[in-house]
Amino acid sequence: MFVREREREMDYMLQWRVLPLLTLLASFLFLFYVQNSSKSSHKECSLIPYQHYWIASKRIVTPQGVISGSVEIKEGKILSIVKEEDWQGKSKVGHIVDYEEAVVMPGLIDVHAHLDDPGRAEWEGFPSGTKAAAAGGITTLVDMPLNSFPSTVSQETLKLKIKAAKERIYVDVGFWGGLVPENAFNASALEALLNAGVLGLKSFMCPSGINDFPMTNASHIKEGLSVLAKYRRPLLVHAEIQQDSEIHLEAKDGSDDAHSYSTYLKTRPPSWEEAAIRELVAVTKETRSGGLAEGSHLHIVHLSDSSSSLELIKEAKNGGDSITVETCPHYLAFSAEEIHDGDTRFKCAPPIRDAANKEKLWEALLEGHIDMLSSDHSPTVPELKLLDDGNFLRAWGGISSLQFVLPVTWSYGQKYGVTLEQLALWWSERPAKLAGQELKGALATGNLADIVIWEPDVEFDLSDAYPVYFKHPSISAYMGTKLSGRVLATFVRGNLVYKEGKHAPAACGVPILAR
Ligand SMILES: NC(=O)NC(NC(N)=O)C(=O)[O-]
Ligand SMILES: [Zn+2]
Ligand SMILES: [Zn+2]
Repeated sequence: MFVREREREMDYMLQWRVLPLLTLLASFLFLFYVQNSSKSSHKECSLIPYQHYWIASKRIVTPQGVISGSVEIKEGKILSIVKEEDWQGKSKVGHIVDYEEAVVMPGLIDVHAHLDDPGRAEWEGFPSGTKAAAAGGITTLVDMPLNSFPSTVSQETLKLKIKAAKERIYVDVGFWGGLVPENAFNASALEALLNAGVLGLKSFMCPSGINDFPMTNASHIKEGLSVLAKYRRPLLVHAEIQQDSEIHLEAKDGSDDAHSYSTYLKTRPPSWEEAAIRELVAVTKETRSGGLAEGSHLHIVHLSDSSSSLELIKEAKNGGDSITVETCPHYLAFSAEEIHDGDTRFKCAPPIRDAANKEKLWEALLEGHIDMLSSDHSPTVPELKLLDDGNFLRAWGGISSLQFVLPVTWSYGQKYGVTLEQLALWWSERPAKLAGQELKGALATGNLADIVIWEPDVEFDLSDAYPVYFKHPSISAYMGTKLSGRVLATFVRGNLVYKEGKHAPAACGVPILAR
């Protein structure tokens, strides 16, 4: 009897006294482990150790104008922005990083970059591409669904992208999904891709040069827009339709010299862009209020033709269509007249056109008809750029520019009186809106602390000695030029990810998925 009672007592002790104590101890140990492991990984994410700090400068670019003052950052977000005149008497908790005369601007958002990972990481890759972005002041980029392998055209292939990006990205990265004939008429496949988190879709109206990314026609695009309407996400389109014009045939024929830039230029006349945009603006009427695709949005990527194509876009906008357009720094910096024969670094599609076209592109940008800028960083391996051979018709089309878009826009924009506010609008605010990133794109209280610090007046030569982080500097059309505007520091979600030639040890950018 006595023994049984003792056993029962022991059981009781074990059950109600020792076990809870053990559980409590285990929880403490677990918490200690989690806290410490996240602490040490945080250290690796940022080149400064502070969680709560201030960035001070005489030139902070806010949506209300350029101010002198300080931006308060706490746990990755902007807690407050204080003007210098209101600074006195304010209790300053946390460390102050004073950048003096350097410009503090929202980090750039590049909505058009090809990082080619997984599958063609020898062309670029997430680590090299995002290190270049960080060094150039880009805090978020949206990766194109093609040039990687496989192309991002399904829920499964998006998963491969996310896996490839894991712990390998130095800035935040979102993903566009591909609209291709295979999924365009399959609403449930498109919905699965959208549910998996792509920020929108992208399609081509001409051959993309990538086998598993075939082109779409206006019917595919219409279908895509009707699905996107429900999600209120955009469709981005490469707007060129092949016209079998005489000039085109002549060039293909071999009667012209494939090494001369003018031959290449003739193979893709402005009429290709115009034909595509004419079809697109017929479809975007449905994006108006009350239309079948109301809620969806069409975005034309890398516009080069500043004549008829642009007129069509202006008309569509005036009519109330939900449509925007981007151009790229290379169309604003270079003109056909300056491109030497055989210099295939300048080959891209649509092509860089003549100087008069360039002037009109600037005009359209300054007047607000072109909404934003993107890099269209589309590299390959030097062998496919055919730098030695110089055959424009066979070389890979695409410009490598990711790290330089800020100084390029600034340097070439000087002549047109480009302001810091305009840079923030074209490179941050409007791209954030296109990509559905409400907490990015502006220095405002409550937003994520994605910030670039740069010195507009500091010039540098892009010589071979210059530290370039994207994989193949030799194929970049900007090498050998002099630029103005040096990036000093880049913050992503409050982490100092880049500072004067040095990156944070760990890749702590996050994949951005729409929900
Ligand atoms: N497959 C590509 O990356 N093409 C790209 N090529 C360019 N722009 O020359 C593009 O964006 O169209
Ligand atoms: Zn394109
Ligand atoms: Zn592209």
